[in-house]
Amino acid sequence: MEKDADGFYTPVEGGAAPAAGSAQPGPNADLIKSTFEVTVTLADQQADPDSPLFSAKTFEELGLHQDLLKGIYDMGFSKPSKIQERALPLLLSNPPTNMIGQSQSGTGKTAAFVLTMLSRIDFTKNTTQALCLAPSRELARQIMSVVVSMGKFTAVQTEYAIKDNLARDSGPITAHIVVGTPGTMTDLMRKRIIDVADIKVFVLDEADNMLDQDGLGDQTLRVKNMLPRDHPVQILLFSATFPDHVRSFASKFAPGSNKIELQKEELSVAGIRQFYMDCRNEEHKYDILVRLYALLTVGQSIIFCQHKHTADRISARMSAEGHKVASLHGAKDPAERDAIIDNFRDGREKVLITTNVIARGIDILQVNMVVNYDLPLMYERGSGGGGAGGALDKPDIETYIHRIGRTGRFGRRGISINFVHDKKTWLQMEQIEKATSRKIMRIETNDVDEMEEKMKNALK
Ligand SMILES: Nc1ncnc2c1ncn2[C@@H]1O[C@H](COP(=O)(O)OP(=O)(O)OP(=O)(O)O)[C@@H](O)[C@H]1O
Repeated sequence: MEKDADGFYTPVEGGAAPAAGSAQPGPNADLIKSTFEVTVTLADQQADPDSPLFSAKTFEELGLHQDLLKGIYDMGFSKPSKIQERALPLLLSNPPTNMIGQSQSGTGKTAAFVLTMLSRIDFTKNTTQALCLAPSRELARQIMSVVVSMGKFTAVQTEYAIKDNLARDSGPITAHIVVGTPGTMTDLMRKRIIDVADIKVFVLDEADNMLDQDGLGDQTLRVKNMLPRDHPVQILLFSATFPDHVRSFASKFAPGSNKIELQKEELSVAGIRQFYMDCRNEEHKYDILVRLYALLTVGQSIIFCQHKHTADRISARMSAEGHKVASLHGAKDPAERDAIIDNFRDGREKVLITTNVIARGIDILQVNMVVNYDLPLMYERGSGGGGAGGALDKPDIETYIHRIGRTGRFGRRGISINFVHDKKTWLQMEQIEKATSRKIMRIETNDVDEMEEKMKNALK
């Protein structure tokens, strides 16, 4: 095997073993472009065929196993969403074909890849057959809950590859599906606690983030390079965003993929109404947030800050002033992180102040408001994102799209509010508006009634 410039191992010429992930492009490789237009059936004439939730098909027509259909209906799903309808026939066809699947936040990508993993497991074998990686432990835990619910009527065995989950002396993992974060997954594979021999499916959720060379790219590649090479592994990459700089890398990572792509102007969900508030300075941002508190707690809200210390500072200050808020970021220990997100998920906490750690994937339907206390910024290459230094003046459009996508899930209404407090942040917001082709409306900061009225109307 030789490693190329991008770090991929490729078989040397004449080598007998196919590379991991060399699932051949099936006859369907270009089908998706030609089947993009769905037919509107009589019963759905009221439905908007362009909606990412609209589907002309039923789950039965997608060729899923009876036990999985039971799981799906048990979860309360009645019809596939557009990404599920379009992706599943391609994902389930044989020979298995890689997939790069893009659709807007909250449109049901998880079910598409979870159903694929579950469909490909041979339940007569107690071996690991599918791996799924996500960028945060919170998202890995959420994906696992979908695996468990959808697989409720199957014999699926599952295990986590997240920090502090396994005892040091735990034996080999024999679970069919392992879901985790790349660092721990690498560790378990290196120590041969996970036996890779029977792995057939490898999924990256939030794939653009997982492949980004400035983020988790190296670790993800390490996992991929440990996959078996004596049989094809179906590689599935899913995200709401695939910026240009990772697209070609993604195509190489998942060669011969079927591709489902969004146009640039379709990236964010139309049901999320976007606002901004003019603040005078940093201190004024805090005052406005406190004034918003009554509205923040009508449903549930997530407040995004650039730094962990800002999240901690705001939450400590608000708590001291009698408001009930929680803060969550990567510097907290794993058990505490689990307790905080579980409390928020169950509605025991209404306001979560956080960093980009939960900007992606987290699905909590009651969240109806997202506040960008600080706008998301790009980081210098090599600074690793999230650190204290290295932030550039450029907004991070992808992170913005994911952050606001924590509300407005699966056709629900939601609102997002950006705090802008100087020329720089104003210009950054303008760039976001342009890049996402969505209008961001002003809310008067001094008029609480107008603020309340606009927000209530947006959520109607
Ligand atoms: N066919 C369906 N019918 C009803 N609800 C569904 C269906 N598919 C998914 N959902 C629900 O929609 C919500 C969003 O799904 P999911 O979290 O998979 O979105 P996503 O596309 O992965 O979003 P993101 O890009 O933010 O990760 C979940 O609560 C899920 O249970």
